[in-house]
Amino acid sequence: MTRAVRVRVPATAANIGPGFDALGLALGMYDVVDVAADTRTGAEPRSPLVRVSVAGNGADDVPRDENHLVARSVLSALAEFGKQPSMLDVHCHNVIPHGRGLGSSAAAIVAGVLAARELAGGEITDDAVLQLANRLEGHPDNVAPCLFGGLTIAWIDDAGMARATRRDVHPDVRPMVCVPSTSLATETARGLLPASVPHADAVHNAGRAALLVDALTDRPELLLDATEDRLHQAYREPAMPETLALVRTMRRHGLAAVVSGAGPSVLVLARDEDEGRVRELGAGWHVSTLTVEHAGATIETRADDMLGSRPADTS
Ligand SMILES: Nc1ncnc2c1ncn2[C@@H]1O[C@H](COP(=O)(O)OP(=O)(O)OP(=O)(O)O)[C@@H](O)[C@H]1O
Ligand SMILES: N[C@@H](CCO)C(=O)O
Repeated sequence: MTRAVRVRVPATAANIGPGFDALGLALGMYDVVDVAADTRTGAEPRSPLVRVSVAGNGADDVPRDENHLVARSVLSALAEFGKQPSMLDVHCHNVIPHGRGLGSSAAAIVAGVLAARELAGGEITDDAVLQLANRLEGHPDNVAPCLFGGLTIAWIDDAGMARATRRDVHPDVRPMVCVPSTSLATETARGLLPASVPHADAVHNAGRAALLVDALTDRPELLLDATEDRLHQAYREPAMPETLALVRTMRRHGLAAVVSGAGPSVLVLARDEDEGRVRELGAGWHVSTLTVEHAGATIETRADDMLGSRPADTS
């Protein structure tokens, strides 16, 4: 019998300025993914084993087979959880733009791993989900807020395990994003980073990252100082000069603007009264006012509610 599940996963902004590979914020922008699988032992395999359909962002660019990131994540997770599917159907309704610094790959991975947990039906902890999602993504700062919502501080412990802690964000913080029409692969942006940085820059970022947690949770008036970075944004400027120019312009106007994730989108930690100015300065960009997503990824329809059904088309 086929079991099916629907998962809703939020966009995320990693780094938030000084918190490179550690801090992340969950945003109120979502992909919805339907996954159906038959994981019975000895079930007759269907042909093809994996079917993928995609509506929305990235629909023309992603593979439609087992190489699709959601399908790949479901298959890895089911294997990890001791299950072998005889068929897998994935339908994605994508809203998060790809390669823009808004955590699209983390959202796809988290959707796949959470769907697999639901389909596997066992006692699999959030910690196990975080480990697997981190392994698939390569760093934890997007997958942690995608899973847990709010502001997350993620790190890798001495045993190599991904860990994360979550904080609520101050209600006055209004995240806005300015999204360009061009994309930048995270891999390319990571390739621009130096192997070592001046000690003074490391000291600067350590202090600002600590301040940023305080500013985002309790003291939003400190956000401009708290979002200063010296470890990654300027090094990546050659790959996204317009992004760095917009960040600098916004900051000159007193707005706490940073490169979102690996770019090229700009994240502004605004207040309601800043919205007009951000839209004015971001003319020519796709500007959205978002909310902070507090709960993180959610299972919208559980496997047992959809037993035997095909996933619904959300397009
Ligand atoms: N929903 C999805 N379905 C399938 N593949 C996806 C999906 N989302 C992202 N991808 C894959 O991941 C790539 C984008 O990942 P990348 O890490 O470069 O950017 P990002 O995750 O959007 O941004 P960032 O990591 O900076 O926040 C896409 O080009 C595509 O190959
Ligand atoms: N911390 C990551 C986030 C993007 O996935 C980076 O900036 O490379």
